[in-house]
Amino acid sequence: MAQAARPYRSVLYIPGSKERALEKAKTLPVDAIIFDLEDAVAVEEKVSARETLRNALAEGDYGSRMRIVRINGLDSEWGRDDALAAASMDCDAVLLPKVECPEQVQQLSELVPGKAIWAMMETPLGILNAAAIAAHDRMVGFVMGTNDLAKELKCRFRADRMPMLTSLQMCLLAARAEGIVVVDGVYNAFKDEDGLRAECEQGRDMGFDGKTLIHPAQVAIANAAFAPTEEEVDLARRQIAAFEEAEAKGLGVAVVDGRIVENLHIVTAQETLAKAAAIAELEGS
Ligand SMILES: CC(C)(COP(=O)(O)OP(=O)(O)OC[C@H]1O[C@@H](n2cnc3c(N)ncnc32)[C@H](O)[C@@H]1OP(=O)(O)O)[C@@H](O)C(=O)NCCC(=O)NCCSC(=O)C[C@H](O)C(=O)O
Ligand SMILES: [Mg+2]
Repeated sequence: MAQAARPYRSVLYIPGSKERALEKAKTLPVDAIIFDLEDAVAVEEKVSARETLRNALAEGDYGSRMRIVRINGLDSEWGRDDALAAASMDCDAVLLPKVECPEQVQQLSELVPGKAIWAMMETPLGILNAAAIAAHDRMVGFVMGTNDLAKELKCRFRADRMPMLTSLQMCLLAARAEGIVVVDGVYNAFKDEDGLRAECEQGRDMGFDGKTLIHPAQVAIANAAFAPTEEEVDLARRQIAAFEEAEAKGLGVAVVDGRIVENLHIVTAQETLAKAAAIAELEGS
């Protein structure tokens, strides 16, 4: 599947130490999994989690789900060994937490040759350096770490997320400028479906590719929120058809449902159709 169209609607964290959850994930309709060695793993299990995770990944069975391993920070006592272990794991990418500058990405890239690199964006300095971090040639995706970010900003959690909108948008700008993936932070109240749906819809409207999740109960809501609706697919098809008809008549503009359609809208319409096709392919596989 083309990387550009690959869906990242639902990106589920799984503690690398929890065998039952590692097993359960093989049955969940998630687009990507973050196998965590960082915050979800207790200090006493940091070392053993590496082997638990290596074995789970070696067994395979994660299908077409993107497999991302989140290591501990390279300045921690586990980070370097996590990175060296991840380098030989059967995974698609390595996720570095609390990235603050491109030099940290470079340091990781030398430990995990050939692996794609993702960055947790979750500190004030990291957010301020988002453009330079996104521009690193091994950088493939950003994950918003909204819990750490709230802690560092000393802001409150609000339903409208007003205190962190600037940070979210700076990372979106950086990611879009470099053409990398960007997924939104987690919604901690995992039993609150309405709250999660509202936050997914906000993230989708802002431009995020999907949402990071902490519990299986959150998957269906994120998958629905970040997929094009039937109406959007229908509109995209009609826009393309109308524009082709207009072009055949030598016109540069078509009108659909009372709104103008120009070349640039066709790019968005084609992206909508490509995303819908990629989701159908993923769900059919
Ligand atoms: C939040 C949880 C601790 C709840 O766990 P639990 O009480 O076991 O939930 P359930 O009994 O409802 O579980 C039902 C079944 O689902 C499986 N399960 C639960 N969670 C997951 C999961 N994340 N992935 C896969 N499977 C999962 C259970 O094993 C049960 O299975 P079964 O018995 O076979 O039916 C728990 O959900 C959890 O630990 N979640 C992950 C927490 C986590 O990863 N936190 C770190 C990431 S958040 C973060 O750090 C973001 C960022 O850095 C920031 O700063 O914001
Ligand atoms: Mg964090």
